[in-house]
Amino acid sequence: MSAGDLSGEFSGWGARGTAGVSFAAALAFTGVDVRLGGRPVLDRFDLSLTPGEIVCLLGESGSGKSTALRVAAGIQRVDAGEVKINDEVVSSPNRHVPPDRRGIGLMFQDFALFPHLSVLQNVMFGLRHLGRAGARAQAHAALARVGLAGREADYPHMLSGGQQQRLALARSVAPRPGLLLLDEPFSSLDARLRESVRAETLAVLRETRATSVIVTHDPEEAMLLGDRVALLRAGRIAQVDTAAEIYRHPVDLNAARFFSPLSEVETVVRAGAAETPLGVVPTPGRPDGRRVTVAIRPAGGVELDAVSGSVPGRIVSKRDAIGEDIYEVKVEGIERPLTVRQRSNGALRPGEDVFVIPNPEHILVFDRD
Ligand SMILES: Nc1ncnc2c1ncn2[C@@H]1O[C@H](COP(=O)(O)OP(=O)(O)OP(=O)(O)O)[C@@H](O)[C@H]1O
Repeated sequence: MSAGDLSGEFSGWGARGTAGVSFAAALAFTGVDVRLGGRPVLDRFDLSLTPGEIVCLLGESGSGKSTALRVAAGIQRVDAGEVKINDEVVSSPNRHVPPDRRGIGLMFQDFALFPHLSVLQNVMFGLRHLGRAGARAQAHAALARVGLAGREADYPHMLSGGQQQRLALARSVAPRPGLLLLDEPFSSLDARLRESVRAETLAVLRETRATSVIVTHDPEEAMLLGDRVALLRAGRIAQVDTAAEIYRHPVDLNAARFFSPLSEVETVVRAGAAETPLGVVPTPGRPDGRRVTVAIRPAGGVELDAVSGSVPGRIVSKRDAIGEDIYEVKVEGIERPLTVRQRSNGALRPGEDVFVIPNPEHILVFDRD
């Protein structure tokens, strides 16, 4: 690919603030069950979004993220519970409003563009209710906003992956839906493109003001895009909150592991604290004898100091990351070496003895039973 093509991918978006504005809708799932192939896929699933909110559905493969989105879209029926858009029940075991009557915009991982329609016709397809002239004007505006002005007569196969993503975005926002449902909208883009496309897509979503649900399995993406993040596990919400709050106060060890790798020490509470080889960690409210896991984050959980400290350790290995180093440090009494990320420091080398200084703010304690 030439340098010219590359800059087109990164900087070709239209002026910010020019996307059409929608009337944002409220969305609420209450006690939704879905069974597929005899297995529960959504299990008493509850989630509410306020108008204009962006919520990311985050979870491991198979946790039910896409199914929740398909239920909201009306592509998947529910076995129990209900879904409301604004004040209208759109899904329940007795009622099913079809997708085209829900006022939603959809965007899928593979973009699902119509191959036999031109770029302009792809966007006009969802605007037939406006009449030909109105649809044409609105489609042109949406294409300009995503930087595809001038490509109207092309067909999807003539566009790059990044441009197809933009076309899919233009097609989903052009009808000004109150609710946008996006299923892994960036996963088919390579890492080089993903970051800029994410930022531009977020700008478009904010401009349209549509309530948005974004499915992702990437915690960083969820933290960047979502006003709140809903963590799914086995068809149920394990935790829903702002990304910062979930990161600071994960509901359990599995939730914490989802957001960063951890060094884990299993121990027991004695006199209001968990004893670890790194020192005691306060565990207010936990009774003596409670079995706990103390989890230490690589970034910030401990700091290495060549000169002073009370807990000795030995650097086993060191890797360079951008602006920081990643160390593996062996501490007496902890089975696996601790992983530590911190600012580059030439004085710390493999084989050196160091001191390990714990930082309670980045050390988490979870019950084991
Ligand atoms: N039509 C179906 N029949 C039987 N099982 C299904 C069907 N569709 C999905 N499932 C199962 O339901 C579970 C949840 O699927 P879903 O696609 O919602 O998960 P997901 O969290 O979006 O996963 P991924 O990140 O892999 O897309 C999976 O175990 C899947 O195998």
